[in-house]
Amino acid sequence: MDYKNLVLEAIRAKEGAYAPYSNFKVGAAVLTEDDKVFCGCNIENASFGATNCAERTAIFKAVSEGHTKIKAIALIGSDKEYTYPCGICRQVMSEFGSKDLTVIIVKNEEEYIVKTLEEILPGTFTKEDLDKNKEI
Ligand SMILES: O=c1ccn([C@H]2C[C@H](O)[C@@H](CO)O2)c(=O)[nH]1
Ligand SMILES: [Zn+2]
Repeated sequence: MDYKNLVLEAIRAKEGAYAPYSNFKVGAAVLTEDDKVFCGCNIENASFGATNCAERTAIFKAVSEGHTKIKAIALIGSDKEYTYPCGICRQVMSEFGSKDLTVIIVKNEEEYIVKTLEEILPGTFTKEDLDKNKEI
């Protein structure tokens, strides 16, 4: 699969970041199972805990439009170092992607690392854990 388009979309989405508190801008782009692309940026808040990461913005946009299965996500924070997704975003990825979900960690147009969700979130807690615990 060619990730170039998703990489470029994530870089473009970073421009929309609202990050007046951290000045750390992040962009993300999600590819859904039916080959649609949804982009997102981080959106901060004066009440810091209300901040939404770029990855979740992109995923929530896809889900809110009815696209609940994702097969790849690209993200870019710093263009000097690779920025990995935070723990909350990894957990949200696990809700809508399989363990084989492709996570593309972008530094720039030419430099990016391709991982699976399983590699960056081993031992994932999922709805199967809830089902297993249900009494019949
Ligand atoms: O993977 C990440 C890591 C951080 N952030 C945002 C949250 C906050 O706005 C800023 C600093 O943590 O970066 C993301 O959007 N995605
Ligand atoms: Zn996050």
